[in-house]
Amino acid sequence: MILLFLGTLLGIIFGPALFILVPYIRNYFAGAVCKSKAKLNGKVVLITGANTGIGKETARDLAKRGARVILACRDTAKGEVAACEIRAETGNQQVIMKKLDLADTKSIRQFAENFLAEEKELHILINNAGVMLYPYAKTADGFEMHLGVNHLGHFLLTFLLLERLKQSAPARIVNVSSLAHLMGRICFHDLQGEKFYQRGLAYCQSKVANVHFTQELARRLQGTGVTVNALHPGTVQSELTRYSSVVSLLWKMFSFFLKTPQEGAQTSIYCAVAEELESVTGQYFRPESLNCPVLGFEKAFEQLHSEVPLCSPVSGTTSHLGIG
Ligand SMILES: NC(=O)c1ccc[n+]([C@@H]2O[C@H](COP(=O)([O-])OP(=O)(O)OC[C@H]3O[C@@H](n4cnc5c(N)ncnc54)[C@H](O)[C@@H]3O)[C@@H](O)[C@H]2O)c1
Repeated sequence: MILLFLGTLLGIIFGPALFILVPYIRNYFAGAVCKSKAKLNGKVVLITGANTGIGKETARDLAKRGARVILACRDTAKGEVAACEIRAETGNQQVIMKKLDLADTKSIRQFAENFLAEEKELHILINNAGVMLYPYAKTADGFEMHLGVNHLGHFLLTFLLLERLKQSAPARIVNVSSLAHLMGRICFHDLQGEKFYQRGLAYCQSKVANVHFTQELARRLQGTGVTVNALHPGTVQSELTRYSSVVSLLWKMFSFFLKTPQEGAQTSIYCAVAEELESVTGQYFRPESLNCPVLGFEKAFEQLHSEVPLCSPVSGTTSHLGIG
């Protein structure tokens, strides 16, 4: 009886306060917002995996800024729906969908050939597409799916479009990675996961590869006017968890604490357009989460490059892989 009374009393006192605080708590998880007002008229942008999630919201934002935006999508029907929606909303008729399957190097080569024939410039390449927690499978060319799509597919695409980026300089390459790379390492003894396969680790390995690729490419592109940066978008409500019903359920249960795709796109947008990043290259960004409108913390993006230890596994998780 006393407990019930106390519970009711606490509810009456703190209930309204919680209700008032909800938008502020939500805002805390939303993270940083790209404040750049940069216009992209006359610029050509290519975004992979742009029919859903972070890629679609990035495309929407860059289309609003006036860019010609090419949505490179595996599923052409869904891609066309996304392109139509963005054209209608932004009034930008230069939003175009093209077929690209990163799990098939023939598709990547065909895409690049068409792109180079049709587009004379490329100013921003956003390597965004990705798969996570994929049951063991190989791409058309026999690569483990996470490594094949998340890393090797983008590696080949970038390589094929590199000269066009250099000709269009200043140009930017933005690689959407993940902080999951902190739990991964490149497993050279079993790169394809044939001896041991764990979906989570395969995803982490592909994201480590994204970061290494970014750093080495930045080094090789010094002086060309083409920059390349990697990023972690935050934890975002999206279809990324589609291959695991358990993680999908958890994602739904905790969706209040996750960024919306629009919030999750902010770091990609920032890396693509922010004026202060014009000559910044080889860096790794993530959205700052300490972001409280009540206390007025500045919303910003952190550069993590110097703090990110590459290839350092969480202790114990990769010992079975036999790598010292
Ligand atoms: N959602 C998160 O919490 C989160 C966290 C860290 C990093 N990321 C990264 O953000 C990126 C975007 O993910 P998202 O959350 O928007 O997920 P999403 O599933 O909504 O989007 C991924 C996109 O990639 C496309 N794709 C998958 N396989 C492809 C293939 N073979 N060829 C071409 N396109 C393909 C999908 O069709 C989809 O459009 C991914 O690289 C992901 O690893 C997401």
